[in-house]
Amino acid sequence: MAEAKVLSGAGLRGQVAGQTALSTVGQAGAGLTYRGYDVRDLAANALFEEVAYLLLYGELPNKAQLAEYQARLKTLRDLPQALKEVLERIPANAHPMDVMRTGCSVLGTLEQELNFDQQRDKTDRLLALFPAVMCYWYRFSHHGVRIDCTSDEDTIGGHFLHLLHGKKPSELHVKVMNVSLILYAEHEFNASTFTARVCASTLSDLYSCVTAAIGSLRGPLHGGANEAAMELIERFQSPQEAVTELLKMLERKDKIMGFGHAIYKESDPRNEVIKGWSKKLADEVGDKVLYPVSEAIDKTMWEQKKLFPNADFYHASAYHFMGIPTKLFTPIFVCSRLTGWAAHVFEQRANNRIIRPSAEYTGVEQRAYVPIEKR
Ligand SMILES: CC(=O)SCCNC(=O)CCNC(=O)[C@H](O)C(C)(C)COP(=O)(O)OP(=O)(O)OC[C@H]1O[C@@H](n2cnc3c(N)ncnc32)[C@H](O)[C@@H]1OP(=O)(O)O
Ligand SMILES: O=C([O-])CC(=O)C(=O)O
Repeated sequence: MAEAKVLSGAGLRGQVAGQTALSTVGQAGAGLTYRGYDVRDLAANALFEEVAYLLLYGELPNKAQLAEYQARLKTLRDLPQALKEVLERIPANAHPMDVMRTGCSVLGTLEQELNFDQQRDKTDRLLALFPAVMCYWYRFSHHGVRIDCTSDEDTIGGHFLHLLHGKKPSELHVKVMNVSLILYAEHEFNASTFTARVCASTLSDLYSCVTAAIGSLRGPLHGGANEAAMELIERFQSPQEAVTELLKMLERKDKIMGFGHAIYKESDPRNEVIKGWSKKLADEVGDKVLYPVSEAIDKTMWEQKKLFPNADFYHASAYHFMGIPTKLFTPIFVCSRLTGWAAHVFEQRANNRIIRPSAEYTGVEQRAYVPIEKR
């Protein structure tokens, strides 16, 4: 069971920076809850669209509401022509998180949020269209193909895989994408969500809040860790090699991406879920290297440092087994976390005061201005 750390020190650790009714992280009883529901229950039983509805609209939908919501999202998937043209100008060597950030920002110029009454509609549009932003750019820049940005897939995860691979995904892969999107959806005052809330607190528009949040998620200490974890595990040919090299890395005090957490102390409740699905996918593809290497790193990190895999570590192998290019791992996180970011923006707007903490000054004492000729 996840246990909260004793929180103190730099990085605003341990300081309550606001209120939320959206999630709890690291509290006794359940490691992670969304509006009171244990994330493990949601991952086992719900559709991501149900979870998005829960976060954005306040309660789980009934059958009719869910069907209506999924049908509505399906109608919002296509990209405006002007956005396609911008995406076509972004080079293949751009970071896909920069593509997402730009895509969000450009959409904000084309379909502006003119007042806060539009916040849910604008969020639904982003939710429906983000997979196409990533896949349209990827397929055009890497394969020279202008893809159709719509599909008949009912779920966002299935739609993403369909656009990426250009064909209907398997049931197993749609299931894993659904679970993954649920696990990544919301996580209290993490860095990217806090970024979104700071931006919202100035009464800025939704696209600015989401664009800013994407920038924060991009870094390897946050969302970028799933890509960094993949780069780590694919370096090794065997569990033995992984352990030998990992020990050297620890000796050098390297950061091992996909391990540790700012709030959880002993485990990240999302890890056991995605680890299980990664194992199923490993069996499906007959993997004899990546999953055993991941497990060897997992075991060694615990033995050596008492550090545990966070949500990102086994996501790396799971995504890889579904044929997803490593560079698209963090953009998938965006497609999911958008729900948490937007729900926090709504919450901030509903009870707002501009977020403006103070700094402890560590500079020189006050002094007289020295004219330039005397310096
Ligand atoms: C979905 C997510 O965003 S989950 C987070 C994804 N990020 C990563 O996986 C990046 C790797 N992990 C890390 O960098 C950190 O664990 C963070 C950023 C997640 C949390 O940072 P903090 O709260 O500052 O970590 P914490 O206070 O627990 O660190 C304690 C000690 O463990 C070390 N440590 C923590 N994580 C790691 C790691 N992954 N590898 C090696 N050492 C680590 C720290 O360097 C620190 O050592 P020190 O006391 O000698 O300086
Ligand atoms: O809460 C954090 O600091 C990071 C994290 O796990 C997340 O955002 O999912």
